[in-house]
Amino acid sequence: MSKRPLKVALLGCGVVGSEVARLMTTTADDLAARVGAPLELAGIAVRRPNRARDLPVDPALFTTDALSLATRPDVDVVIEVIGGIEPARTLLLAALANGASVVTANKALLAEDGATLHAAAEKHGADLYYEAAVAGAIPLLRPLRESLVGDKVKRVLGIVNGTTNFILDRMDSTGAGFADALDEATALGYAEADPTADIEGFDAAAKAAILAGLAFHTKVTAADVYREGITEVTAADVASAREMNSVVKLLAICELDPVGESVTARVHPAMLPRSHPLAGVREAYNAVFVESEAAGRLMFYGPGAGGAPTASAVLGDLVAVCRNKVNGGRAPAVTSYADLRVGGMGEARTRYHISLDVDDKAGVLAQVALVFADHEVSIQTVRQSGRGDDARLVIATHVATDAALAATVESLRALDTVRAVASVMRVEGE
Ligand SMILES: NC(=O)c1ccc[n+]([C@@H]2O[C@H](COP(=O)([O-])OP(=O)(O)OC[C@H]3O[C@@H](n4cnc5c(N)ncnc54)[C@H](O)[C@@H]3O)[C@@H](O)[C@H]2O)c1
Ligand SMILES: N[C@@H](CCO)C(=O)O
Ligand code: NA
Repeated sequence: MSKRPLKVALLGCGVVGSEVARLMTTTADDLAARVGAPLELAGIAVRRPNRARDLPVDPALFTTDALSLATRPDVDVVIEVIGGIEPARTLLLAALANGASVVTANKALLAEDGATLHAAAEKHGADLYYEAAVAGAIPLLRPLRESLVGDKVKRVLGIVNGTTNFILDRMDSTGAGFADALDEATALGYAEADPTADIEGFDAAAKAAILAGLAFHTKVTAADVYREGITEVTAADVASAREMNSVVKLLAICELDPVGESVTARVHPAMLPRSHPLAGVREAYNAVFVESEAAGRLMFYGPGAGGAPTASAVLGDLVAVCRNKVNGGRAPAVTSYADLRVGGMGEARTRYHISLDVDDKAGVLAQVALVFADHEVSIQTVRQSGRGDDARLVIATHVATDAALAATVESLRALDTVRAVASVMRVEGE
């Protein structure tokens, strides 16, 4: 192999970065053969260079000066696995301005300001790849960016957060409440010390923004994504889903409206029938359905997190951008040419499952049914359980806009005969 080595700067050496450094070193010969040139670690930016690390790399590579490393004239590729908005954005924009290609796992940054990074990559003729940012090891962004680019994607529906899927799976299989299931996720190392980004849905919302942007060729940021986490999901909600032969999952849903003029992106807990393939996604696994016009339904499944799986996605991107360096040229630009309107949650079309504690007397059902009719929400099934003070109506609706369904719930709350709205859960899947 006569090609000059390609120099790679690694920014961050935590859970993902240390696996990237390890694999780059231990699989160097294979990577070189696949790229067509050897890859050389130019440096590793860390916060504490003298920390003991069990890694097969030269300790002289560690530096605290991430900016100097990212902009070194001999660096061909910068891998960013620090996370967060700053200093990651400044470092990557500086690297791109220097002509270096970028590989990042940073969903938060891509979802907040991906357009600026893509524009910088375009301007400076560099590559920007981020397969690890969504659903870890699962090849999902490259299929959307490349394999499905000739098709028309209509919907992306999936479980893109492992921590919350683990918690909901435990609640379903053991009957545990949210707090106990979170404790177990923390003890097993799935949940981080501060689990807010996962349990409040921020992590999944960032991923939904990235997926919607690629699927619909439209700029979608995290702020455009409706977000509800799982902290309000109770053991009773999960039990009531179980009674309906359903499970509760935290879903990310990105949809094109039926006439193809606008898109919505949302993250919230929803009931799914147990027969749905996503219902069988257990523990901390991720899975995503992509529905497109010509291909139909595709499902992507696998480990969505963890050092080694995420490093697999990073290395796949690394080989891709290095091949482009060796062969000349770059990946086709990611553009937002379609520029579709991004609608709010009220426009999203979904179904509700509503449990009401009601007075058990004549005319109540008619009164409740009238509220649904007033909002043009069609009822699919109604079931009454209990009597007297324990009377409960369990209502499943047909599809309607979230605005109409939410307004229905508000009107139900206002009825004298409705003592409490015991639970409201969206329903997805056929
Ligand atoms: N861990 C996963 O399973 C996973 C999966 C997919 C994507 N990601 C993404 O990968 C990225 C890294 O995640 P992680 O789990 O490895 O996090 P981590 O916290 O383990 O590692 C980040 C490292 O960056 C270091 N760092 C912070 N500021 C720095 C700076 N200015 N210069 C140099 N180093 C700095 C920290 O000291 C830390 O060691 C994040 O964007 C995350 O969202 C992680
Ligand atoms: N915290 C994330 C890591 C992967 O992005 C999860 O639980 O899925
Ligand atoms: Na991925």
